[in-house]
Amino acid sequence: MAKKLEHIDSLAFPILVGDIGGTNARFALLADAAGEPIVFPVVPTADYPNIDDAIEAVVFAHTAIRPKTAVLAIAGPVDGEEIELTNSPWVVRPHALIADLGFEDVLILNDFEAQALAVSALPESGRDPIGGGTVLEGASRVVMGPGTGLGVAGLIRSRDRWIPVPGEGGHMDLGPRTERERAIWPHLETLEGRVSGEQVLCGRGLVNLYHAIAAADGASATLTLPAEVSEAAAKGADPAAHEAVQLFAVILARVAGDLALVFMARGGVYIAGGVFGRIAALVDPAAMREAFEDKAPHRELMRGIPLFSVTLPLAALAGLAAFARRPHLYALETAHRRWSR
Ligand SMILES: Nc1ncnc2c1ncn2[C@@H]1O[C@H](COP(=O)(O)OP(=O)(O)OP(=O)(O)O)[C@@H](O)[C@H]1O
Repeated sequence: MAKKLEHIDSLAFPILVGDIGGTNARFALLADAAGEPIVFPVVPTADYPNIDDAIEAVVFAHTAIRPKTAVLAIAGPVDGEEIELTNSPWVVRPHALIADLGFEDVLILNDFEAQALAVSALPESGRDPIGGGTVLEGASRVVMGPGTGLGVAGLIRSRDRWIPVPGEGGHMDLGPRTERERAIWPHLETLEGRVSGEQVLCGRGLVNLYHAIAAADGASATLTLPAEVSEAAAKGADPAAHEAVQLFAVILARVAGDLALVFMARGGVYIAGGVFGRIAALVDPAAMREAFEDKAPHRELMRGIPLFSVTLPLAALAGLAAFARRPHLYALETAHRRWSR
């Protein structure tokens, strides 16, 4: 069946926005078009049997406002009438949200699409530049998020509208670039023989890199969790952990540069996700910038493109709110993921 690209001009207020990850759920309520969002405390998904219970306990128990519309971003493929989360037992049933919780309109997006929406509306105070470059307003952008996995989304700008492109860019092949990396690469754990972006650029990938560095040097490696690697690097006690964190940042910036070329992202590349924010203070921004710009024959082009670390807390929720308030600024496919009463 052909998919149709439905254009949404407006959504009915009040609107509930939700960013539902495998680990945490975050909700906010937009009472009307102008007011500040009411943001509710972040809750672990494991604390509630399902999303319906969480909405009742976290939102409805604390406000008399009953939302007409729900815009929810889900960490998992949006497929069918029962949407399962990748790392949680929650199942989102839009028909049940309409029948039991009183919603009239339910729109379900992918969690990385929400990150892309966030980048469309990110204030300057919500981002830290890594080196130079200038945002070209009206140009496309890219967001990448090393977290549990590696999410990548483009944000194309066309005819005054934003078009989020949530692909599977985290699974592109990754190759070594220097002598040192050529020595480390054979020791990386592969997926069916491949070193993809996600084998290195996520929490688990940081540990993979640390083990490969230690193996390349014939050293022992005892750490098993991403936080242990970044903590050891911060203490300066473990050379393999230190190198793993530095190399992680350099490879991240190199891939960010590749993505900037793919999307001609003169609006910037934005690094989100839970891992980079935790290692940002340990890494060398000049080395990242060099890796980002090292794209002969396009060094000159790259010099002008900014690279940012997203620092705004709850950025995805802010992105969903920006979309919910002004959906006419976005071309978002809604076929098979919008339900109405
Ligand atoms: N101090 C740390 N240093 C490095 N990595 C860390 C640290 N603490 C947590 N991590 C890693 O960050 C990853 C989680 O990232 P993130 O917070 O982006 O989660 P997520 O994938 O968005 O999940 P959710 O949305 O369900 O909360 C995990 O792999 C975790 O091990």
